[in-house]
Amino acid sequence: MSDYQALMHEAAYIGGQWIQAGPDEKNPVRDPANGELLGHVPALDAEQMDSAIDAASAAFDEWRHTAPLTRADRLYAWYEGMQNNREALARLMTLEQGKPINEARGEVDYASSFFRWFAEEARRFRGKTIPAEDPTMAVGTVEEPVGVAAIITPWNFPLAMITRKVGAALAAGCTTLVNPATETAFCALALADLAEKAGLTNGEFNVVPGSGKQFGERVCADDRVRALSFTGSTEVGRKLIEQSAATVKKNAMELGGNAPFIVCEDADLETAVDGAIAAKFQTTGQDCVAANRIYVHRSMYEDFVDRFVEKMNAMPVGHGLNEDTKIGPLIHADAVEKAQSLVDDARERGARIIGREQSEAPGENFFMPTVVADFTSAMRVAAEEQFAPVAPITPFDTDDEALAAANDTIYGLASYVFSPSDARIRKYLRGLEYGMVGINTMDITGPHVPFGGVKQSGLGREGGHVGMAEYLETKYYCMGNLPKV
Ligand SMILES: NC(=O)c1ccc[n+]([C@@H]2O[C@H](COP(=O)([O-])OP(=O)(O)OC[C@H]3O[C@@H](n4cnc5c(N)ncnc54)[C@H](O)[C@@H]3O)[C@@H](O)[C@H]2O)c1
Ligand SMILES: N[C@@H](CC=O)C(=O)O
Repeated sequence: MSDYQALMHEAAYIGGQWIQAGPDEKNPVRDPANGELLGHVPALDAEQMDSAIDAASAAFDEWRHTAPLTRADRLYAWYEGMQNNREALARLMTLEQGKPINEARGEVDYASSFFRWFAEEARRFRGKTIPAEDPTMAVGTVEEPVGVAAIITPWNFPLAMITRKVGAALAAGCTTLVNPATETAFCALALADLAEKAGLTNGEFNVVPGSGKQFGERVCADDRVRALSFTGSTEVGRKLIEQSAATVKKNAMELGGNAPFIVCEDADLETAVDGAIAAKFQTTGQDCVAANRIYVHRSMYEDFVDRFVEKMNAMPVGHGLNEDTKIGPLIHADAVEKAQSLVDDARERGARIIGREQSEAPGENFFMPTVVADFTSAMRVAAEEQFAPVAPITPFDTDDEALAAANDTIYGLASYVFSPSDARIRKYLRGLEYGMVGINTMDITGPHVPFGGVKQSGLGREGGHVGMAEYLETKYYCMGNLPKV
């Protein structure tokens, strides 16, 4: 048995037990690069999902009263377990998600860093003393865990999208139910294996694979679940906000993006091209913070496009387990079809399509990286998330024009601007209607930063000092009739 197979469980993890599903209640998981079957994950039915809510609910009272130091120790042990299994987790991720192995290693580091960060934060959160208006009173706040937290995650970052939420929730004293995307459920179950070894065996962390729709319906209807944290599309996020209104849950929503990447007239061309390549092609373009619209000042536009295409065409496309691969498969054939339809729409509306022939693609789930030059706001590529290695680029003349175009979207997650000028940067920083602004860098994430979006990109922030706030309630107290001091 190879290292990653030891972490593969064809069972759910509920209340510290591995739960099998019936023979007809399983979903196949395949390698998106070649369609090979990796195994089956359970598709829990409604009753089993309810029993997971029972388990998380039963575990809550003990976990919330567990000393913060002990909660921190569990999270730190989990972090170490992930680091000790770094290569196995990365291989498993590449096999089921498709991303290049070096990016998968990077994601294991990124994902585990949230457990280390929140292990530290677990010991730090506290209430406040508020100066009372009456000398016989004492006023203040305590921070308390909200309760059971339900978590729904996508397939593009199979570990990090779970750990960023679960780390914060467990540190706060909440217990958790995770419904991972079926495509990458083995990564979630590998996390459960390591959670068990880290001592999370009483229902603090439950992995509940199966239909996201059914899971959403069960948890939204259940009053014991007090928080719902979702990462995925804006479309599904809207439905979940609506559904969770029935029991008035705390919502954290990390939704879609449409990131503008602006290269100003004084930017360094090579730095900007390298930044744009990285911001576009990581995770093969299937990233909520991927550059979705690249705006380049007209004075350097043609040079930028030439350099970008040169670098793009040098990126090896293939199975993610090959060490030199930079572009892996997309998650499904549907994603390839969508990428092609976006490119076709742009071509019909006058864009220049540049890149290698799609006939060179090494498999049916692959899309060869493509530039859509001279795109306009009338094209679908400008309004929709490509979630593919498709790079729309267009020229602009003035900063006001670039800002207006950048903000012309319902989304507001990440944005990027490249310029050495302080005055220009300040203009963009204040003018961009986005939750995150990368300035002369695309490397904007990490456990220490408040990740999240405005407009229809979501509600709340994950990571950083504020990450635990999604899982805490502030209780205010007022003590009266005290002796005067
Ligand atoms: N803002 C962020 O931090 C962030 C991070 C990663 C991905 N995303 C977004 O996720 C999207 C890509 O993922 P996707 O296409 O798998 O998204 P998706 O919304 O279709 O699916 C995400 C998850 O939701 C589940 N789901 C689907 N329908 C559901 C329903 N009706 N009720 C409850 N759960 C349901 C799926 O099973 C999956 O686990 C993109 O829009 C991307 O920008 C956002
Ligand atoms: N790339 C994001 C995840 C979004 O898909 C991150 O860095 O957290």
